[in-house]
Amino acid sequence: MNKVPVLEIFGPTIQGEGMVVGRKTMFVRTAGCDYSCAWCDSKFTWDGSAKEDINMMTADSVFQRLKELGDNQFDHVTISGGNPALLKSIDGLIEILHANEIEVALETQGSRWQDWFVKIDDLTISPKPPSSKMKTDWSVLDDIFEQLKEHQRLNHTSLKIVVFDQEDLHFAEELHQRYPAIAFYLQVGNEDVEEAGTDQIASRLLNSYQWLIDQVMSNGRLNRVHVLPQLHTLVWGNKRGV
Ligand SMILES: C[S@@+](CC[C@H](N)C(=O)[O-])C[C@H]1O[C@@H](n2cnc3c(N)ncnc32)[C@H](O)[C@@H]1O
Ligand SMILES: Nc1nc2[nH]cc(C(=O)O)c2c(=O)[nH]1
Ligand code: SF4
Ligand SMILES: [Mg+2]
Repeated sequence: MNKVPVLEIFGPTIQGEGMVVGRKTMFVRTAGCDYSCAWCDSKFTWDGSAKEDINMMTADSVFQRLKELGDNQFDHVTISGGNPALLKSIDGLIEILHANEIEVALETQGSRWQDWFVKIDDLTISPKPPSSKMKTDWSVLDDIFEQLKEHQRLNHTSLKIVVFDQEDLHFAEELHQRYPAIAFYLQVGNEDVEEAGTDQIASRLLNSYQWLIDQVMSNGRLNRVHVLPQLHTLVWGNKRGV
């Protein structure tokens, strides 16, 4: 099976998170996840609620749809999910995008390796902190960074940790200490992914951002790090497809 289960294709928009925040990009969101994070902002990718909307697409048809939406107004595509790392078939999509001089970013949690990781231009690994209720398999994560290092891909890779509380910060410290060479991003957790209306959400998230900044500024174990909110939630709140 070389088709990709796709739930959303959208853009151009800005990359709202992490290592290339602000970058003009398109998004391809795949269906299915091996995790079920307590605070997942994309639950519809794995909780069955959008089952009917899953499109089994060839790499060609994904590229066609991207061109329909973005025409010549993009040169960067972010693949997210769900967990796209569950899918061998992403390889073909990366090939087509690169053949058309389009850069490719990936969002994944670091629970699975795929050989095509070494082709990703902006690879974000986002292990989940205690507040998510998920458990990191450290041997899998070690192996991922081992392989990326072997293939000299560490300069294309970042870690991004969502932080809701002190325990999460502690988890982030542990990660940063374990992989000190990897570009490190701390991201504000959005604790209400259902809330409607943009202004209220933005003001709540800016308060959380201020809290996270304060925490990191006074923490000697988190120095070579970046602290960011989700830019797209500040602009568009919990809206889907932006
Ligand atoms: C929806 S996930 C999909 C990719 C992959 N499954 C992962 O978790 O990395 C994309 C990014 O959104 C982050 N995220 C999910 N829910 C969030 C929330 N409520 N607040 C802040 N970030 C969140 C994840 O941690 C991840 O970095
Ligand atoms: N604008 C925007 N930026 C994002 N960065 C990561 C996203 C994701 O859901 O993976 C995302 C998203 O859904 N929209
Ligand atoms: S790993 Fe990502 S998509 Fe899966 S449940 Fe967690 S945040 Fe959601
Ligand atoms: Mg998102």
